[in-house]
Amino acid sequence: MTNKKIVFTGGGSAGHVTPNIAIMNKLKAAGWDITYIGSRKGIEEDIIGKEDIPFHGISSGKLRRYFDWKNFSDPLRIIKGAMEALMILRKVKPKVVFSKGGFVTVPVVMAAKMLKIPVIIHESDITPGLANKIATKFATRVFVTFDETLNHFPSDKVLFTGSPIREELFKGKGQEGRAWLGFHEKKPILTIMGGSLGAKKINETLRQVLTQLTEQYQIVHLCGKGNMDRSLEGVKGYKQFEYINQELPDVLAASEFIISRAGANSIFEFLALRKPMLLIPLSRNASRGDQILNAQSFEKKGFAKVLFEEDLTTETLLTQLEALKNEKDQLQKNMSKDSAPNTLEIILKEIINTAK
Ligand SMILES: CC(=O)N[C@H]1[C@@H](OP(=O)(O)OP(=O)(O)OC[C@H]2O[C@@H](n3ccc(=O)[nH]c3=O)[C@H](O)[C@@H]2O)O[C@H](CO)[C@@H](O)[C@@H]1O
Repeated sequence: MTNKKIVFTGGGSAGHVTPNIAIMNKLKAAGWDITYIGSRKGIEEDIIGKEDIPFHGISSGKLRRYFDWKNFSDPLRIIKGAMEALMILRKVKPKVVFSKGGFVTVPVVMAAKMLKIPVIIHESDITPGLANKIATKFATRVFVTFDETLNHFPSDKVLFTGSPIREELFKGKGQEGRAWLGFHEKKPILTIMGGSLGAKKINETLRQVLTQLTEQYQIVHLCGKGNMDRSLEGVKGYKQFEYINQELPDVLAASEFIISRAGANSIFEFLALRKPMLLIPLSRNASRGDQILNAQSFEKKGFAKVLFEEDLTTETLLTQLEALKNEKDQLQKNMSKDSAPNTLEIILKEIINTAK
């Protein structure tokens, strides 16, 4: 193949970017020329900015199923985004467009379809998001993380690949993580990840019981942009960060327990690393309920414990954490029996075939 050019798109939250990084790293090593299209000033611009990959920001609009005055202006933004994407794709001339989801991807896949460039999309959650539902119409192939998702997409397009995980995550060193955090080995490390954008209620509840928690654990709190609590700076055994990048592998290697939202990518990373996890999925009030299904699937398979946001109080947080501690061995045993597909290899093969 002479033209090994590919365009990636995906954004709005890190869950629509980090799986792309896992795939892009493999393609880069195989000599592919990669370009990224994301929204201007989205989290993807920050993350891809650290990756040495050309990034093009386009205009993007949110698609909503509810009334909002922006419903009148956002379609115009999407059209503008499609025109911008069209210009970029015409210039780059990729063989394939790989789309990880998020609203910014809609104009990109529309533009690709207009230029007859094959589009592959990947859906991380059990049920498809609105952007991917629309994108499916323009896609050649649809990859899914959960086998439960197969029947949500046309059978001639869909393929179960599993979740693309960044290989660096498996190279973490606990000792380096502890050293970076300034933590010791005498107390276990508990990492709280409120999803890539943070989770207000989890942040608040955790901070209310911080004194009790730091008696037993050393806490890493990934609290999301704008959610740092400066009054807690210097609290012994507590470290908060908005978001961490290259330090994440070491921090996870050092972590004995995880409390997290149930974003699909994060939970598959914890599963791959065999981390006992307590999941607090985003509620139906704030989402389509995809995280609830993700969490229930993991609970059913014996990989995780689940605490619903509606039931989240300081008491339930502490009792469920205690239960997580008691069930640690069983959860890890169940996780070790999981045989994940060879996701990155499957995806690479499909990309190469599609590009032919
Ligand atoms: C509010 C919202 O819409 N959430 C959705 C979003 O979640 P979100 O963006 O939180 O996505 P995920 O939990 O799936 O993935 C987050 C990614 O960010 C990484 N990470 C996170 C924190 C950090 O400090 N450093 C870091 O690298 C994680 O390792 C992971 O790779 O996309 C997911 C995948 O479609 C969905 O399941 C979620 O419902």
